[in-house]
Amino acid sequence: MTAAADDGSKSPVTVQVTKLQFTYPGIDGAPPPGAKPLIQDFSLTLRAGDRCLLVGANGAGKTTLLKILGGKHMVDPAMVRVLGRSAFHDTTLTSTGALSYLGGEWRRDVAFAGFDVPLQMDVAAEKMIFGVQGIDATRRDRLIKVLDIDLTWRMHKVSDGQRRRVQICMGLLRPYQVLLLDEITVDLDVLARADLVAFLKSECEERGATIIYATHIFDGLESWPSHLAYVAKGRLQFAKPISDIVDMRELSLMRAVEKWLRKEIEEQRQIRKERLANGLPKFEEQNVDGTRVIGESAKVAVRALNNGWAGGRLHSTIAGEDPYDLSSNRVLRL
Ligand SMILES: Nc1ncnc2c1ncn2[C@@H]1O[C@H](COP(=O)(O)OP(=O)(O)OP(=O)(O)O)[C@@H](O)[C@H]1O
Repeated sequence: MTAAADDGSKSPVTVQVTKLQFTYPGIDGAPPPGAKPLIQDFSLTLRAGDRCLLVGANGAGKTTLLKILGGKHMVDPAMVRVLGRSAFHDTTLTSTGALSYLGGEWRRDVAFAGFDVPLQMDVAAEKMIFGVQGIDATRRDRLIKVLDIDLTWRMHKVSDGQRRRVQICMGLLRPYQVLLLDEITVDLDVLARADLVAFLKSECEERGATIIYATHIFDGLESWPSHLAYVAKGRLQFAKPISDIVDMRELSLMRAVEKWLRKEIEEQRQIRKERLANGLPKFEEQNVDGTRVIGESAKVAVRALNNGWAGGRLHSTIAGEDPYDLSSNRVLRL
């Protein structure tokens, strides 16, 4: 597998993000004119064997970043290289299993428009797990053991945590080289979580996999990461080996993250105070974020709200209800 250019002295570079900039598209598929990028000037380099914890407040951009790395959003190929290739453009990265993304709930699309429901069909865990072709039997057995899966489980009858175990097992069956995890352990009990986290660490140590794991749950993760990346408002604050993070020498992982988030909140409060003092609205106007003005006259301008109909979730607006005037449903009916 070709990795990115390297200095030869360390493990090969597996993930290279260079000055990444990203804006969610509006309903027409293009970034709304004037929209401020959600992710700006973001650079990150990880190597084979690195285990990077991705931390940040709600809405900081962690999921967005993982989805970009997982090839789910198109960006300039030079900005994101995974195993030396463009995550979005080189579909063999995911089709071969070299790059694996595991996140959110296990859902399937229903009918149209990305309207999705949790996967709950009447099928046995065994059928799902053994239905994946070309899997090494030893690896599969190890995962079934690590996740303590009962192969007779019927997917429509099991608990959320049990369903999640099957999802994780299927996501890890192929021996990925880069794994992106977006808060996948919320439903797991303490034991399942501890065993999974230990398994993931061994994957990096034994076969040089690279893992990026976004989470708010730091229990049992104290000695897991080799690196930590802290994101605030779409900007990388730092990405360093744990041993280089001064706060981590004095504080637990949770306390260190808490300290950074508190500082961030204080800074935001200060900015709002200054805005008010300068006669500006407390919060920056968001009207270009996900909306665009259609129509020439400002008086009759209609803002088309991206309700996700074109590219994701469907949040319908009923006529007469707020924010119907802002909804693309209104535009569609004009
Ligand atoms: N499809 C979308 N269209 C427009 N904006 C979006 C979309 N998805 C997310 N956002 C916005 O992007 C920002 C970052 O969201 P993201 O889900 O990446 O954050 P996060 O750090 O993963 O948050 P959390 O910790 O809550 O999961 C948020 O302000 C969110 O509203």
